[in-house]
Amino acid sequence: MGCAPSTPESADSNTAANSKKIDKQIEIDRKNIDDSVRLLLLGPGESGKSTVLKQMKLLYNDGFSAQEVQVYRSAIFLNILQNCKVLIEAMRTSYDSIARRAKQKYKDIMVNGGQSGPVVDAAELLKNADTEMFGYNKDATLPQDIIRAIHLLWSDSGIQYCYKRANEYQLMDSCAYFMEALDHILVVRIMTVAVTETHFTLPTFKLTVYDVGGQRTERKKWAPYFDNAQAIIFVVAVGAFDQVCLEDSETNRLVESMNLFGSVCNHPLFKSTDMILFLNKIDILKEKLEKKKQVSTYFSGYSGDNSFESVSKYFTNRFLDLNKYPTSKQIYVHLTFATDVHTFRKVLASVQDSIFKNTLKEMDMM
Ligand SMILES: Nc1nc2c(ncn2[C@@H]2O[C@H](COP(=O)(O)OP(=O)(O)OP(=O)(O)O)[C@@H](O)[C@H]2O)c(=O)[nH]1
Ligand SMILES: [Mg+2]
Repeated sequence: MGCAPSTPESADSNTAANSKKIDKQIEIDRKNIDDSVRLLLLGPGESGKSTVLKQMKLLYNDGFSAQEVQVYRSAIFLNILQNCKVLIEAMRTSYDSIARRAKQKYKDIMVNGGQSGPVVDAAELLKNADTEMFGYNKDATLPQDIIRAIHLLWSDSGIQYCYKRANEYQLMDSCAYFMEALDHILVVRIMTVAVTETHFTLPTFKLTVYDVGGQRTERKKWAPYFDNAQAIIFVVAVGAFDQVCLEDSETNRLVESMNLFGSVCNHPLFKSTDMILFLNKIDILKEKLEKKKQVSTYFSGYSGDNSFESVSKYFTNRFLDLNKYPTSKQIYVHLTFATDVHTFRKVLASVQDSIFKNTLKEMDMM
């Protein structure tokens, strides 16, 4: 065969071509997740960002991280294909009564009986798809025609009807979840691991949460995520008002948090992006105040008493005062105890109501 050995030049051009291909794929994949609200979790180190994310996973009950998906990716593809086959089977033969009822209800149904069309073709393709190469620890990805077929099948009203009656046959509980998350699962491999990306499907919208590292050396990785962010939760450990930063053992942690918040809040890209500010670790703050730790020792401008109300109001105002665009952007402040599941659930519910309402309104208008 006329296969010439690769010269360094041709290796270079291959690498360049591959890199171009990857860039293009990233661009396509980015567009694919455009329909989800992108939320950044920002804040200095140890403020509680990852804890916030953990609580979101508990609350929404369906979050998965890029890393988790990476390990199970091919097994998930196998599940998806198996689910498709079960659904098709339920439509076609074994569960004739369901199929008949579905057929009565929907005209565009793809049940047996000589009907044809793209959904029937998709079902045919999926029914015959080879599943051998998929599974845990395997590397296979789904080919484009199969992906298209899955989307077509899942959007079919008859299949949806059939899915709703899944208690009448054997379908995996994860079926809808994986079907809806297919695009995310496909893009996950190319995502950077330094910033974790977690996907949620909420009742009214999809949410992608980016959790960054907060230590100074990690912050240079934040900027690329600013461009496409629609919502920001900034987390500060307010209970650390008497501590210095790990990075230099000198700067007060809350002063560092204020400086960082100021630079994010007034970033040109966020002039009109509402922000949520979690003044977190209030349990620690309360404990310190009870032990008569004086805030004025660390913040000479503070002249109030040692009550939690007075201190938290002071810190809230210090952060709010940093906003240079108060007319175009709103800061929603919450006093939080992120490790406490009970109280934090309520905070997350109200966060969802406030900022996402605005974000969704904007997206709807686009
Ligand atoms: N007491 C208390 N501890 C908390 C609270 N929130 C988070 N923590 C703890 O604080 C520590 C740091 O929390 P993380 O969520 O890892 O902090 P992070 O902001 O993700 O830190 P980096 O990833 O380094 O930027 C963990 O041990 C948490 O369990 C809180 O409200 N109260
Ligand atoms: Mg973290």
